[in-house]
Amino acid sequence: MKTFNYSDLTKADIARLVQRNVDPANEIRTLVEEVIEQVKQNGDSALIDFASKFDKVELTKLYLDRAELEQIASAVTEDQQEALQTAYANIYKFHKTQLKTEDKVETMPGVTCWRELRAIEKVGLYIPGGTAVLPSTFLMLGIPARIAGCSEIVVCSPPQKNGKVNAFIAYVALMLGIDKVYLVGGSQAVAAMAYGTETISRVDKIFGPGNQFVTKAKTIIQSTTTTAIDMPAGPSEVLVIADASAQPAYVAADLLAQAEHGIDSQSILVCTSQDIADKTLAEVEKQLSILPRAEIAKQALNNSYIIITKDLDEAMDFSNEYAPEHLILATENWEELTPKIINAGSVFLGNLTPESAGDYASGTNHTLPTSSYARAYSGVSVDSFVKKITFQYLTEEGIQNIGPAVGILAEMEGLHAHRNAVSVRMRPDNNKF
Ligand SMILES: NC(=O)c1ccc[n+]([C@@H]2O[C@H](COP(=O)([O-])OP(=O)(O)OC[C@H]3O[C@@H](n4cnc5c(N)ncnc54)[C@H](O)[C@@H]3O)[C@@H](O)[C@H]2O)c1
Ligand SMILES: N[C@H](CO)Cc1c[nH]c[nH+]1
Ligand SMILES: [Zn+2]
Repeated sequence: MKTFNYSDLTKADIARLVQRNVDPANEIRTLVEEVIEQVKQNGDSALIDFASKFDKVELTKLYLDRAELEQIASAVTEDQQEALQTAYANIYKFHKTQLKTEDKVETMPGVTCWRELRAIEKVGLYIPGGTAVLPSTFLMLGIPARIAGCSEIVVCSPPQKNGKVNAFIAYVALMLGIDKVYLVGGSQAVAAMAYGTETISRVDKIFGPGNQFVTKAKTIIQSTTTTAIDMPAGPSEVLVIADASAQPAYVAADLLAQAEHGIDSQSILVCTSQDIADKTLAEVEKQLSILPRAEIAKQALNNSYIIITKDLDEAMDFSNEYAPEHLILATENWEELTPKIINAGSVFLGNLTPESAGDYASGTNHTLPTSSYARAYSGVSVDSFVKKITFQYLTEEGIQNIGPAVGILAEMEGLHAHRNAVSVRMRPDNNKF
């Protein structure tokens, strides 16, 4: 990991450092556009071809039904079931509180406004399964979809080498009451859910993280179809701010936890002394030597770096510019720093809060904006699965009260039909138009 002194960096250097997963020659875009076009033209047969090309699996059927899921899920041990149930319970508890009924507001006598939630009917969940299969992501998407009350939930996940999904994905499907899982991964899954194929229904919104192909496909279909997306949730990243109170072994473990996701993951350490950086790097080397996914993590660390700042305020400035998916405050007085956080997907406070807790089971959602999109997007929540429809109701008193202002405003814009729509309802003595 390269080390930079914050005080030596120009604005342009910082702008370069906070950029990630850029596609300068548009290679990923070109490939993904071609995949989307093929799926649009050829539907299921394109999906079977892409499974062969990208996943190296010859599929005879594009989905697993309930009986097959039950059979596959039977391999999940009791300990594993318990761990999945703990995660389910905590994620459910945290997300359930997000469904709130809002109060009606009388903005002036006789004029009442309010919002009501309605679930998005058809949603598509993408569960990554390339370098690692992520049943935890299935919980993170399926639980809020169920709480919101979405009526149709389409689930796509890459086929494993045996042409199935693994036992944990099957088990989570059953926990969520989902009877079908489509064996489709990558950008072709996003295209299938956006356009629909012979077997896969088109959905109104696609959710879920994925690699650069998946994320590019989501951003393309968002601008070319009427299917919405949750957010760009691409390769994982973490930024750890560490002061002298941080434990190098913990910081190193947190950096490696995100680095092992994929070679395009990024782990950033922002610390207040060279000593913290040196001790953390020594721990990284030590821990790498026993990690099964060390080769992936090493490559991710090659894209990663360390910034040394003079104090925690500078560290916060850099973090807000970087807008990390995950921010860990490995500092003694984290309470003083939280008000200074402007951009971050999810935040982990103090030395005893590993990011892995949020990845799996604390209750918060792990589907989060990456590549600096945390400047504008939030992570997935129940809100992501609902629309908030506004309502208004005017009584006789209400139309008389609001009418003059609406009439004048409509005149200001030269929109006379708008003015008439209020004036026809107003008492003649109150109607000045
Ligand atoms: N931001 C978040 O909230 C979040 C959460 C979980 C995981 N993630 C990230 O999700 C990603 C998962 O990536 P993954 O690769 O393991 O699984 P994935 O399911 O996203 O991608 C696998 C699919 O990519 C396609 N693919 C692979 N190589 C290709 C190529 N050369 N051309 C076209 N398509 C190709 C294949 O169809 C394959 O099925 C990781 O980067 C991880 O860090 C992010
Ligand atoms: N860290 C990932 C989000 O970037 C989520 C995850 C799933 N499993 C393990 N981690
Ligand atoms: Zn993770």
